[in-house]
Amino acid sequence: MSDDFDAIVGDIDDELDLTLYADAAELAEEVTVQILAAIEKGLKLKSQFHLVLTGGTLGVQISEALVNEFNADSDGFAGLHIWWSDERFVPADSVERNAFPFHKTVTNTKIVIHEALASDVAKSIDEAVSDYDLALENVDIDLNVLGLGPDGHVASLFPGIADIDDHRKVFAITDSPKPPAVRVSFTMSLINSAAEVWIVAAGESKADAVTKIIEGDLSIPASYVRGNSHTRLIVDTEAFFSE
Ligand SMILES: O=C1O[C@H](COP(=O)(O)O)[C@@H](O)[C@H](O)[C@H]1O
Repeated sequence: MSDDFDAIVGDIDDELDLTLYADAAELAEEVTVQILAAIEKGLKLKSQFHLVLTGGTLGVQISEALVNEFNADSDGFAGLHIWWSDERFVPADSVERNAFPFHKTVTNTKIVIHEALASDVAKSIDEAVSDYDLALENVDIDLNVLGLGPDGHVASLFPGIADIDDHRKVFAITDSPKPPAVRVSFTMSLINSAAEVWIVAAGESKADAVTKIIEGDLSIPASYVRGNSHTRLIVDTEAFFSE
């Protein structure tokens, strides 16, 4: 195990900080604690902290754990703003919304939640994009926590489709290979504008994509992720050690 680890870690770009956890449960628990610590530190230094969350398997686990912590401290977290790096253009009450874990569950009123418009609220995906784009004006993202698809997608930047050089902040995708087809997503440019970006991945289905990130294989969007001051790849053993 350590030989494999050393061999792979030796190839990692200096700019990519790798953390390995035993399994998905440990990873979600530890990352939740680290997100809370980053928020606390950030809010001591300045009046606002902009946190970007993700959907998917780990994203939902982490979001649910964060909601519990936010509610447990109803007077805390003033100045915290929450965003999602992509959102599915489906009805507001759909469980497919990446923001779903925050729906009707957050009792802490200090936190500001910024969600892209849903399909039963906006007239069109273009309206959802321009609304989210406007909301993001003059926002400096402190921490963006990204999930990783088995195909190497992050947010809704899919291999072979995403324009990595798109310099807008957000865009519409109407032909997502992973359903639902219509989504609003951050561009790579906005992802990489964050001070910190953490990619989280657990399970063997993510192992190929994790290897590609580590090897700098630019065939997948995830390999282009580099935060302004710090980039982390946080994985469990199944996602790290491919067969
Ligand atoms: O569609 C999406 O997928 C990814 C990862 O999801 P997973 O279930 O394979 O972990 C997620 O990060 C992204 O935000 C989401 O919209």
